[in-house]
Amino acid sequence: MARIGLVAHDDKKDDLCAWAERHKAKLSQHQLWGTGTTGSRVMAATGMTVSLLKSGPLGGDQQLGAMICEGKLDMLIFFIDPLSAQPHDVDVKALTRLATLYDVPLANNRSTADAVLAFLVDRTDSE
Ligand SMILES: O=C(CO)COP(=O)(O)O
Repeated sequence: MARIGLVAHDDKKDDLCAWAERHKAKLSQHQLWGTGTTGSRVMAATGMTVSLLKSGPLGGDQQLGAMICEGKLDMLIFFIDPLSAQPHDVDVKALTRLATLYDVPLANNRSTADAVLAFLVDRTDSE
């Protein structure tokens, strides 16, 4: 069972909920973690259980970063809004930097998320 982080900026939350609903059969076999608002939205939209961290601007991105440092997150689905400024941009950068540093599969849009999830399933099957 993999530990998967789910995060989306406000204008991307609908997209992430739709993506999670589409992949519910696979995702529900794993342990899901989400920043506060995103995780709540995914739970409401899909009925899956998501362990909630703080809201992103209040430290949730940093909590996910800490999980990565501690080897407690296997994949990060982070739908970033490239058209809006974020008040906590430094936290967003820190999180994506740590995912890169620790070689955690990171998806910033739907197509990549599809690929990353397929990769995870393949990897789990071959173990
Ligand atoms: O801001 C976020 C990611 O940078 C997401 O936080 P929320 O899920 O609490 O909106």
